[in-house]
Amino acid sequence: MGVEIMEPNSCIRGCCHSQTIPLHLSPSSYSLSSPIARGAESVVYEAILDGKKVAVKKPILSTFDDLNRFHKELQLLCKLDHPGILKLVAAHARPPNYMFFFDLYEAGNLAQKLHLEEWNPNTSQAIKITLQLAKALQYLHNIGVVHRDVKPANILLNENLEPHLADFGLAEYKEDLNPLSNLNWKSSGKPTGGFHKKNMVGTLIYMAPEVLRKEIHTEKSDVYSFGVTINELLTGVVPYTDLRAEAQAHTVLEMNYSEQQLTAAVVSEGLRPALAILESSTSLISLIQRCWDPHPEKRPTFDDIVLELNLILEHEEKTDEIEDSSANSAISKVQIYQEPMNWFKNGKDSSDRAYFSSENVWIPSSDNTLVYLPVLSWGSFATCGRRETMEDTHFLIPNVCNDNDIHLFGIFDGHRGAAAAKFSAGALPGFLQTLVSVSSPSQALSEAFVKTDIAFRSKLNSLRKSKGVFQKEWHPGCTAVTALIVKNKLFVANAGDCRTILCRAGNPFPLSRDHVASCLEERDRVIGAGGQVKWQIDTWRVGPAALQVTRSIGDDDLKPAVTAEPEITETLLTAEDEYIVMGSDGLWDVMSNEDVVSIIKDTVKEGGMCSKRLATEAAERGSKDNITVIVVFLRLVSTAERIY
Ligand SMILES: Nc1ncnc2c1ncn2[C@@H]1O[C@H](COP(=O)(O)OP(=O)(O)OP(=O)(O)O)[C@@H](O)[C@H]1O
Ligand SMILES: [Mn+2]
Ligand SMILES: [Mn+2]
Repeated sequence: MGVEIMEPNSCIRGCCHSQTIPLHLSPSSYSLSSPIARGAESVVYEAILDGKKVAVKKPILSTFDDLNRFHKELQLLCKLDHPGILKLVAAHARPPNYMFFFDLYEAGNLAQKLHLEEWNPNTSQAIKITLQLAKALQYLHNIGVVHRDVKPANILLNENLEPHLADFGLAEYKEDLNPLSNLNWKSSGKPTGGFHKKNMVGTLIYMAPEVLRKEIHTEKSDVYSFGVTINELLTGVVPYTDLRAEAQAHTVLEMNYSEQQLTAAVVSEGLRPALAILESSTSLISLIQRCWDPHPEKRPTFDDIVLELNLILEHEEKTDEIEDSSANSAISKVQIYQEPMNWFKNGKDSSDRAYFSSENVWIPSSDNTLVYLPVLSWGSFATCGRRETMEDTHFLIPNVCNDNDIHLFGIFDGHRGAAAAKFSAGALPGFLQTLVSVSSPSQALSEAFVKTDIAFRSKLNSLRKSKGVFQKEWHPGCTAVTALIVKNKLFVANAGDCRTILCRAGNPFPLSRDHVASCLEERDRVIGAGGQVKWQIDTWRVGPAALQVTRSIGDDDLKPAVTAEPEITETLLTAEDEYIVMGSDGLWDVMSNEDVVSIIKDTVKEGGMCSKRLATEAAERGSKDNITVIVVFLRLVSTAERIY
């Protein structure tokens, strides 16, 4: 087949040779059509070569260095011959045209396949791709070449979805990789090896810690990138962008890492992407973890990896026969932890079962004293904002225990998943009601928080014991603020960084204190209770989970230091009191107490509308979090004010 080889078959410099691949072509033998991709360093076209569809990569050659690199890449491509590596079919290596001709891989690259087409490979497809790639890298390493740019965008798929490692623009022979090359990396504006800044950013998330530290890049750095890539194949999630219950991935989002901070976290804090959860193949998961070990010497070689993957594949094929899992996609096997549970119902069930009597010590029946009585109206608004998932919950419960003078409002802001927030919204009102006959309102609130926390953690524990899918390392939590109005008294209980303010005579007064590690008193309390507080990235954070809040329901990896015990304020309401505003930190992150009061001033005096206006304004101001707002008016709002 094919294009004739014109002797001498070499590049213009005479440094690239091949017995089988033509290195210069007559202009009539090919024609370029539409571009497929425009990289930082090249444009890739679909083309016809000798009647056959091919892909043409035309590097952008603007400097002498670029030309050198073209020749280097060509020399290498001429040598490569492996079914898992993209196949060079021809080249043109003479001025004015420098081009690589490759087999055309019709299904595009793996990044497009996963993220544009949202392809969910089933487990056996995923393992086959993994094995084929591992074999390609094994081959490459065995001939002494390090790829240095392993990532889904550089893996091309043919129509049978078989992977082919591509893009040798950064590849080097092992012996040419010495620590000296770092000097170039640091000193020149455009580092060697074609690391444009743009290119670097896209690739950063696949880079091993030693590469990010600008130390030497070895075969083991390819192993790391391979690990991150395979995890992406299994999860379908671009590293560090997801919102799953994984502790660290969650914190990345809350912390809003910049590229630099992400680098720092990967290098010094051992941050890694949220790990895939494959019920059926835990050995594959363990392999990924070993591939991205911080210490290169502890990572397996591709010889080891190929051996191990062969075993995994064998095992998978056996279980496939038994289970006939043909319909099961990898995604359906990937258990998102909280998914199968109705946490709200669970919370409700675990608190409602308790007995409560009609007797009420909060408002004794003998209490006929004439006190000021607020006139209540309320509303709420909740939005997930820029987040993809909603982890806030809230409730509005007027007439608690059928008493017209008792009302309860609450907001829960979940982290590391929504489980704790959902459970608490279900459980806390129930627990509180059982305490109406025995404790004072403050006492009851405090106990209700603690009971909710204990009930949630024990539920979680029993699930961990009974079902394998509930991962040991999963520690969901939530912050909580509740406002309890008993006649003319307002009790606000808070654990965490939700906040409640009271507007009295036109001025805001906070009724809760934010429990965050940047607060000295809270920091001391946490340390006193045996917790660890560290300055990380940009602020003080608690424990390995790097939690910013110091009180919460759940978070059982951080108990007892991160306590569920709330702080409680008690306020006697008078005619001067206009309304309270409760909000999750998504509101308060971008708005001061004064801002809130001034926005409500020119909004229709209706709870729901005020809440919505505040949440919308917070989103516009750039809040990156879920936002929940409750507004409770405490006196009759005049019609004029309402219509205003
Ligand atoms: N043979 C091919 N068949 C199909 N698509 C291809 C082929 N070669 C390259 N592509 C497409 O072009 C893209 C860029 O190719 P390649 O990575 O080789 O170029 P690059 O300029 O080095 O890119 P980068 O910006 O990643 O450095 C690939 O991700 C792929 O989508
Ligand atoms: Mn590429
Ligand atoms: Mn490249």
